[in-house]
Amino acid sequence: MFSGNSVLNTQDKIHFYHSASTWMEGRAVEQLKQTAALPGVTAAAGMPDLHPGLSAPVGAAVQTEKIIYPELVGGDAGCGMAFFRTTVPAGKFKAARLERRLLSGGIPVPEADFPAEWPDWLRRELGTLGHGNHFAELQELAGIRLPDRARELGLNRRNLWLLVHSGSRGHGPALLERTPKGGLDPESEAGKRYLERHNRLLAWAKRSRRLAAEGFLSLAGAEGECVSDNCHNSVAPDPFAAGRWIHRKGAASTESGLPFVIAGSRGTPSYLVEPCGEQADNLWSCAHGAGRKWNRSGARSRLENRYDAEALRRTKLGGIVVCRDRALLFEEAPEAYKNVDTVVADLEAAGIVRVIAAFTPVLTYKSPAGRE
Ligand SMILES: Nc1nc2c(ncn2[C@@H]2O[C@H](COP(=O)(O)O)[C@@H](O)[C@H]2O)c(=O)[nH]1
Ligand SMILES: [Mn+2]
Repeated sequence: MFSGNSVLNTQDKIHFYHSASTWMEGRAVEQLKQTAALPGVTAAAGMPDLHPGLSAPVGAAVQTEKIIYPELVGGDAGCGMAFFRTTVPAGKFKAARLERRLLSGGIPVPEADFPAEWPDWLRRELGTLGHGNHFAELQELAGIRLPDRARELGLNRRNLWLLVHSGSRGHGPALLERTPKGGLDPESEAGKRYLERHNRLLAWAKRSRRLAAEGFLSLAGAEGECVSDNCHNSVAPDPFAAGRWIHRKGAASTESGLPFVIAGSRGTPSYLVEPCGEQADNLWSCAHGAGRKWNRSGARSRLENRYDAEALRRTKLGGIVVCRDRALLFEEAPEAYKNVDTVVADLEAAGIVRVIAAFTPVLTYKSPAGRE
């Protein structure tokens, strides 16, 4: 049952946003409880995509007072979803040609201005997508829930839309490695140094997503315009409570009130949503994806007997999957993720977002390890 805008309240400090319809692993709930018990934690929110992470769960927001925990942000600070209106015509889209180009050379990195204040080594990997669950996906508008908002945002079925999911590449783990373990006083030298580098990585990752989109679209002879970019791994001052900080690990920020995408999988819809209602209990945060149901090895062992790799290059929705990495085809199969429809329904029922429109995948590109 929903009470107010929270679903369960197993511990005073934590608000959970999943209903019984959404898959939830006990280990993820346990991890969030342990996180909430860390010194200085004042509140936490578990989204319906909550799933176990290395030490803290993914799909959560954690508020602290006078302390920050870089490990709660994790090794991919700045990771986010950027959504672009493109000039790729939906009707005349030549999937086979784009597939060939992606398979032969990957995404080209366009020439771009580089901020003079950034060190030269940050040029490395800028505009590249990264491995694993990072992707670039052409989508088509499949359904509109809020016609007025869709009109205002210029949503249409004439052209395809591009969703880019990527983060800070090798720079994120390097930052975490150089940072002292445990909590940091944000006013200390180490705290300030971390925050300065973290903030730069957030800007880097945003720029990188735009460049990746530009490079990807150049292979289709097209251009794009960013309509939404939302980072889901970060720590930032709580704008509504002085001295407090909000950590987001796999959680979109709703602070700006702007629309953002909740990604499903390569074989299910993704949803363009916007925040609504009271956002205090959910710490101005929301799910950004469906969340993993099975870990990578679990997905491989369950699916390798069920499908041959070639069958996974086409989805049930008719989308094309461009991926040269056989293991990744299984690890990232739609079945490895939770049901995005129940995830989004939970968030709507809790009154924290409303759905503007649904988009379905037409072509999903995942780059192999060691490339891009
Ligand atoms: N539309 C697509 N969504 C996908 C794909 N692979 C994963 N996903 C979703 O994105 C999030 C990313 O989670 P993160 O923790 O790595 O930031 C994940 O929860 C899935 O729901 C895809 O190929 N297409
Ligand atoms: Mn991510």
